[in-house]
Amino acid sequence: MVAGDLPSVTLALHVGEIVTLRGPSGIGKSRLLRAIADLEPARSGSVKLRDANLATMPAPKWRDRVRYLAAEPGWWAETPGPHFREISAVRTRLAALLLPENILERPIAELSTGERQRLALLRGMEGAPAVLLLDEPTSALDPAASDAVVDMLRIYAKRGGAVLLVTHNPQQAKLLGHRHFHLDQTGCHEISLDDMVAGVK
Ligand SMILES: Nc1ncnc2c1ncn2[C@@H]1O[C@H](COP(=O)(O)OP(=O)(O)OP(=O)(O)O)[C@@H](O)[C@H]1O
Repeated sequence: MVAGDLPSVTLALHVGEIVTLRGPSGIGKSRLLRAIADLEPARSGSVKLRDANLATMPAPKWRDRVRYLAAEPGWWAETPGPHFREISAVRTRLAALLLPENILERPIAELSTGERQRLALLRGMEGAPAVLLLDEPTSALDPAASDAVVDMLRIYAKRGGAVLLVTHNPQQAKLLGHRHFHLDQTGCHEISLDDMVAGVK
């Protein structure tokens, strides 16, 4: 597909797979993820999910199955609680992300960036979407919280979810990724684990 002025990209994501994506700042990684999630138009090409096609599926249904999580997601209510569909299920997952029990009732404005980032991940994972498109989901986290996110994503993938993960952190990409891609002006290229860790294009 070609989104906006981005390079042409061909990428297949398999069930249970975590694929990492890196590339220079501003090259269009976020826009690519947004285009896959039907949040901005692609200039050409197609996006498919099993037998379904982005072009023919109603956008809300597509976005429910192919979930995009921005690096800094927006919140519309004063506290996190109203953003979740099944609050009791969410409560049982807080500890796994090292979040305090009362966090769903606290004002969002008083939460740290890292707390909001982990809550956003829980939001994105509600209802077990088929695909998660994650834009630097641990950028604001300390190592312990980051490890907790990594563990949760591993479990999600093991249960059949697929993840496309933008990360600038080679160690995290190594820990999580089954395959690795580099996006630059010439397109989206699969790279080896060694090249990914070494920062080679
Ligand atoms: N809605 C938009 N309309 C037009 N241009 C946009 C829009 N959103 C982003 N851009 C531009 O498109 C380019 C790609 O942006 P994008 O956020 O996808 O980059 P990125 O690779 O994710 O960068 P980073 O690693 O810094 O997050 C940038 O030049 C950006 O300014």
